[in-house]
Amino acid sequence: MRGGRLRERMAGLKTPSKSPGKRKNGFGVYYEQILARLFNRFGRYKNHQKLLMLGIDGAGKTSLLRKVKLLEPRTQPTVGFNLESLQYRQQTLVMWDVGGQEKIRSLWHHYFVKSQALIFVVDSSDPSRIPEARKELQKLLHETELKDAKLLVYANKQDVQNCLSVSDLADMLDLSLVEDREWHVQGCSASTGKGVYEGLDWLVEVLKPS
Ligand SMILES: Nc1nc2c(ncn2[C@@H]2O[C@H](COP(=O)(O)OP(=O)(O)OP(=O)(O)O)[C@@H](O)[C@H]2O)c(=O)[nH]1
Ligand SMILES: [Mg+2]
Repeated sequence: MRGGRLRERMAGLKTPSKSPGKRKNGFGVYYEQILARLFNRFGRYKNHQKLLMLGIDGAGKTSLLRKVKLLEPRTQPTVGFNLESLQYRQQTLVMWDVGGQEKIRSLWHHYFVKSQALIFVVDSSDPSRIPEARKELQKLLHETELKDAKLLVYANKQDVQNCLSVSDLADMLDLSLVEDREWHVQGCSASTGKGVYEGLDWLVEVLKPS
């Protein structure tokens, strides 16, 4: 693989060039894991905060990432990951957005290492999938590698009429039972941008070196 393409892929700037056939048989996903590991070890971002964004498929993770970076929305499901860095309030934030389809959730653990924060994204407009999101969040909160990670929950898609309120969503996710770490739930919309930076404000405050 040529260095240029590797760098572009690591920066999340290009969709992978592997054919869909290869992706389906798992090779593409394996290739993504190697990239993730390489980047974790030799990444060019020094003294940064690693923010790991997870959540079930369709929650709006990629849309949020692209909103934060002021990129055009792109709506295809993520197979593998996207990666973006940004300077925000004197901190370098490196945001990892990992695909949430059920068949690739077993690969999430490859991305846990050295995550200072877990950003868990939930679709507030789809109450039928909250139990599934809660189950995935509970599993993540039991992961040893994530035990020191702060938790930011984005209650996304607040622009959709009749969506769940932030407090109802927090109840449905059992967030009041989370006692082992600092957490915050932030209503937001990746479509309008409302609430997105408020969530990051909370994160940079709790991640500030003391
Ligand atoms: N109305 C509305 N739609 C949104 C919002 N955020 C995302 N969407 C839509 O929800 C769909 C899924 O968004 P994605 O960002 O691809 O979701 P994802 O979490 O990255 O999904 P995976 O990559 O499959 O894990 C897309 O059609 C988006 O346009 C939002 O805040 N409001
Ligand atoms: Mg995505």
